[in-house]
Amino acid sequence: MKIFTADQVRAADAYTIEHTPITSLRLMEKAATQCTQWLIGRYGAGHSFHIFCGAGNNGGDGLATTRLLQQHGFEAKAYLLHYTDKFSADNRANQAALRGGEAASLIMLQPEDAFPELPTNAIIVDALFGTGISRPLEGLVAQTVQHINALQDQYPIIAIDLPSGLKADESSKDLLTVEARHTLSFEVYKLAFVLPENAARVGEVHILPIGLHRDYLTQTPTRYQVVDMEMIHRIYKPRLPFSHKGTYGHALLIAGSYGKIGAAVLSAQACLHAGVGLLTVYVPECGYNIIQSTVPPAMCLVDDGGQQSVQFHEAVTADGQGKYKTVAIGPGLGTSGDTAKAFEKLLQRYHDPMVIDADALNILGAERYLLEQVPKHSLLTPHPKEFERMFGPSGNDVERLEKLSAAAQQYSLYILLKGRYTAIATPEGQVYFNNTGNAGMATGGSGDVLTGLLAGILAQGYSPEHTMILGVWLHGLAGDLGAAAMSQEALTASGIVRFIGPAYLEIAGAK
Ligand SMILES: NC(=O)C1=CN([C@@H]2O[C@H](COP(=O)(O)OP(=O)(O)OC[C@H]3O[C@@H](n4cnc5c(N)ncnc54)[C@H](OP(=O)(O)O)[C@@H]3O)[C@@H](O)[C@H]2O)[C@H](O)CC1
Ligand SMILES: [K+]
Repeated sequence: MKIFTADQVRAADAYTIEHTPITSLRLMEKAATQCTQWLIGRYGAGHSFHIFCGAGNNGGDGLATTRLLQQHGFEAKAYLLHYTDKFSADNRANQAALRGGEAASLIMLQPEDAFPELPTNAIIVDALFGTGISRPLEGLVAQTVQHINALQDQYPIIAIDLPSGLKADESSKDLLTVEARHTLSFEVYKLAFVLPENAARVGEVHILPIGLHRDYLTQTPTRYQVVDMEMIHRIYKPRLPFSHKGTYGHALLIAGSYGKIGAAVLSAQACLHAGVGLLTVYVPECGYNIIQSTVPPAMCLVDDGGQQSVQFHEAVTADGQGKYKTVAIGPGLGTSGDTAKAFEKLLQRYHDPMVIDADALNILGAERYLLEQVPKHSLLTPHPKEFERMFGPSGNDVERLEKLSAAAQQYSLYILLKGRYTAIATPEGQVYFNNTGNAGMATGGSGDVLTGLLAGILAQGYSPEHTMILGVWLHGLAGDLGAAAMSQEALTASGIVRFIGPAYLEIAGAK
């Protein structure tokens, strides 16, 4: 699903109005109808709705939603903030339509008025500002937003289109905005929804269709996209009936050190569950028995280093044309000087895309010149701290995203940045956001599982870009299925591995 800028949303609006027999007032009615249905479906009987409206079209959505809720027999009141007399035309039309109904249901809030008393069954709806926000909130609107936020533990707060005050395409880090539990937005995602700094502001996001013109939606190029099932279906390739293990590649996983062989085990298990044809795990001496006994389908190569691997570059032939389709390196590897030297030599020998994670990223962070030597189109999987070590700190999430995308383009790499919506930056400047996964996955070893999954998918012949998208998506879905079966709290990295299979079945089942 595409992420549109506020300008693109406005253009989609205008295109739809121009190319279909629909007026802007009718489009607002569709938006309000969707919001009404969502609110009734979610909260239903026994609740009263209190809708705070601004002077623009977001306020218009709120006014129309108030009227529609009443038509469905619900108690609903609109509080129209009188901070200006510059109401939009569709806002005025909806004021008039609401005045035609119950007289007491449209209340003008003046700057000197106290914040209204709300009953215990209240649901607060925020329809103050949407994409038209042009400056920080002040005066009556700022006071109202502060009041609303102070009530967030008492009443659910539902924002229409955007939590008021939030900018759709830029960082709002230090701005006052509504802090919603749910945000009901229309047709497409906005960048603000996927930024970690906005998590407490947007809550859960629900995208509601309002009939914007398909041609505009499909033909408009966007820099950002949210991965959805449609994209996963286009990527996923079912296995061929006449295939054999050679068809699905041979992966070499270089991982583990004394006390961290578990990281190699988890990565190896995930790589096998991803569907790799053959797997060789390269570990220091102390890992040999563990790998052989816990991951029987994998072969094992042993380093002379004893507690930390220091010669793994020799596992690939000097010309890099060895038997391994894919090399993944990093989980639990350690960062000693000899390990770092071996990593440098590996980069000189192996020229196909690799999967680079954890300690291998830390080595890159310490020896930045090595970034130039990483094979083009390799997959890097840092969490925010590892990212910062490699590319420096950022003032806000949008700045970090720019940095991510610039690095992916500069070094021709696929770099992801882990988070609630993991961002995947491509060498072409695109950024994909992943929407699967949950807080139960914030647990040791979860990243090692992702590394193994990516290696297993890449070895099967998927392109690096498709590997990133499919791997991150499967990893999150496995976590979601695992959490549904055993709770977020009890989910472990091994639990994520167990649900890689069911996650694949969801793709195949929905196809
Ligand atoms: N295609 C769609 O998605 C549809 C969206 N709809 C809804 O329309 C809004 C956008 O409506 P718009 O009128 O463009 O903008 P807003 O309602 O968000 O606000 C505009 C008014 O607010 C004033 N403004 C801006 N910032 C402030 C501020 N800090 N304090 C006070 N007033 C402010 C602005 O005044 P200016 O002086 O800047 O001109 C405007 O008066 C979208 O979000 C959806 O909810 C349609 O209903 C259906 C299609
Ligand atoms: K709003």
